[in-house]
Amino acid sequence: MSDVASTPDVLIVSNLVVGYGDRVVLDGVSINVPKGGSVGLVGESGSGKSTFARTILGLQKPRSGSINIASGGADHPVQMVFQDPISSLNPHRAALDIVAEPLTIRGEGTMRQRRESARELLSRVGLDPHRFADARPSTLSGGQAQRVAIARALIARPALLLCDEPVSSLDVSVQARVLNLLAELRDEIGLSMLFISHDLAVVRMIADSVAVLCEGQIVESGDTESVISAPQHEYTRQLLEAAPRLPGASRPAPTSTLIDPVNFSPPAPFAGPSPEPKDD
Ligand SMILES: Nc1ncnc2c1ncn2[C@@H]1O[C@H](COP(=O)(O)OP(=O)(O)OP(=O)(O)O)[C@@H](O)[C@H]1O
Repeated sequence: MSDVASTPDVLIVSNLVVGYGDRVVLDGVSINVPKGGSVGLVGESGSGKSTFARTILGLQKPRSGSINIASGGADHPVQMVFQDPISSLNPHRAALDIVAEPLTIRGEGTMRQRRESARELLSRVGLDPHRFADARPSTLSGGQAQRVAIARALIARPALLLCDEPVSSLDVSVQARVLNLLAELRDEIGLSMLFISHDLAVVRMIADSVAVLCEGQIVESGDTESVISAPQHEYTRQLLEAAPRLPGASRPAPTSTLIDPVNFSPPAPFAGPSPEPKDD
């Protein structure tokens, strides 16, 4: 992995090949994330999405290809938001300490400064610090826990936020609120994001461009609305059919607007009726 600070892209992945044993799972994957841009990586279960995320994080060694990250000076240029928010948080720590932890590990600032930064981040992700600073993960709803996880990921000012199915374990109405938060962060702080999901409807809400991963290969990529309105590959068409409530292609591109939780089209796994929670 090397630094590409001189390019406008925050992440450049070229011809990545990753395998387990004698099996190749990612076969020549290339993807770029522009600074301040949000890119979706979509594919069905088993297509290699999590392997891709693990490889970007350095947890899986590629057989060949390159991963270049413009770190912007960050010690940990890539921060991750996981699918299951509750289990991704330390159950023994209070929310404020969880959010402050990346700064604590780096020894950045005084404890008071770190806690102040964590308080600001909690507010920024929509959690009142007076109410949530001392909360343990087990007392949080899924949406609240995912907000804590997003705050923790952002406090160290990463060059890239890597989200692996960040809303697929959440209730439908909560999904829209968390997606709205990510869209706000993208627009307001110029967050660069790689958003991994099996669901094109969700990716459409957040990603400017999308790459479609099928059995370890990118079969189609481009501007999200163009890919959705005129899919070139049969696999993309199948993914679109698997997302029956995808808003009509004639609807204005929603990627730069906030998501309406009422008209939000939930992904297929949560298609059934569910009570509207009063809170995340
Ligand atoms: N540690 C491993 N050892 C061997 N094979 C693995 C390992 N991890 C994943 N695989 C295989 O690699 C392929 C891609 O898995 P991966 O988890 O990357 O897909 P995915 O698109 O993230 O799927 P899902 O959405 O179900 O998590 C699958 O066939 C999987 O069985």
